[in-house]
Amino acid sequence: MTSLHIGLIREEKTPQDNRVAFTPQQCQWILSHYPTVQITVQPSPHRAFKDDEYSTAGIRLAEDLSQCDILLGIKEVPVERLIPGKTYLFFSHTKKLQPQNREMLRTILERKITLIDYECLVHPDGQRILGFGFFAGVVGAHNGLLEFGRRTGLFNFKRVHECHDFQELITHYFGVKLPPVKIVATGSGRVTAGILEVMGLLGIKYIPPEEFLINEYAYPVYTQLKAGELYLRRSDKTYSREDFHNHPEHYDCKFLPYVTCSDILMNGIYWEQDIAPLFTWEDLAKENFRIQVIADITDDKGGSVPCNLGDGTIEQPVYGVHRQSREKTAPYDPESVTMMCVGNLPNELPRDASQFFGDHLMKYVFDDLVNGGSEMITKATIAAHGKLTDRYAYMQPYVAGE
Ligand SMILES: NC(=O)c1ccc[n+]([C@@H]2O[C@H](COP(=O)([O-])OP(=O)(O)OC[C@H]3O[C@@H](n4cnc5c(N)ncnc54)[C@H](O)[C@@H]3O)[C@@H](O)[C@H]2O)c1
Repeated sequence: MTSLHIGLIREEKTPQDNRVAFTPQQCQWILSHYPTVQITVQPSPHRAFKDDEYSTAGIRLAEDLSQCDILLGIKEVPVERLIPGKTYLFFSHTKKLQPQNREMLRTILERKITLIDYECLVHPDGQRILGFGFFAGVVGAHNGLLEFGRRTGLFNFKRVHECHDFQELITHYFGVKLPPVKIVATGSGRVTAGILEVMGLLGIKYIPPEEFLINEYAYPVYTQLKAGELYLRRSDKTYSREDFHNHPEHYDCKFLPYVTCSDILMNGIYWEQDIAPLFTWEDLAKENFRIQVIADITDDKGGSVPCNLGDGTIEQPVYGVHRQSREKTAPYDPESVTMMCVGNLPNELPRDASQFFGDHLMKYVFDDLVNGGSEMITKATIAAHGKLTDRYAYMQPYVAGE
């Protein structure tokens, strides 16, 4: 084990993020199990864990991180904050050549920085190691129910960010009796795991899709539609995961019947441009469109849910979309569908989201960092000492501004 000094940087992207890579307890655990590791935390007024919590846990706080070998953040780092020669880990959102982050990557290269992107850290089977989807699913499912309660006037939930943490949220579920609502959830990744967690905590009963389609129930129920139950190859009416990922344009979506038998849609399915939407604007305008609330947790504007007209905020997460005019309306307008589309849902539960993230970082990545690298780390290294690595050489024209 080589000695390693880790710095936890302050999030400075606007709006300021309240998450962190390691909680005070996780820092404490690392220090007690890795005698060669030091940690310094840059103070922050916005972090979900206060500076005091770190100092009480015996973790050093300092503004100056120039002594650190590795700097851990969450979101993109403003260019003026990038320290030359350091190794950074954060979500850079550059690998899809996002124009808003080109200048940052250029500066990273100029300042001979090494950038390891969390998003590119994958298990050998290609599954991503780190992500915040689970708590996005938890918050999104809660918000979807909350909005249904407010829209119908049948029940009231507290907003998640008013709770200290997930544990407190759970205590609000004790004794809650929901009306006989029918919920359809899509997907099978982390977001959907979060949705299912809320279904379990509230005792909402799972019903297989084929029964959900034809029956009504006297109690709250949900069904889950994975990609294999949602998409069908046009030519032979089959589904192959690999083929679907490579040729989504060959597949039709089978979601339509669910718009006529569900009250809430909780959307957690991955989407990209060539994947068929769950329904169309024309379907939304029809009499038999029963869904009243859509929690579009996947949250692609005009994506799998065509009436996603863009993001709300944590403070004001919902708006209505008129089913005929397609215009934005008041959230609970009776002629509209209530849309909950928020791009930073995990920020409503930042303490738990940070802990979950730090746990995975510790379990699957930390040893490799302490041991000076691994194939997994190499594959996630976009830039090394100021140069794009071979794997990411395709980004050269983007960096050059071509
Ligand atoms: N609103 C928010 O705050 C928020 C937060 C986190 C994630 N999200 C979004 O939610 C969606 C799901 O996230 P997740 O964490 O559950 O993802 P995940 O990585 O856990 O699961 C993604 C699923 O999509 C499938 N997939 C991967 N590549 C695909 C491709 N090219 N075509 C079709 N399917 C593919 C994978 O097999 C996997 O089952 C993503 O679009 C993500 O950006 C939103």
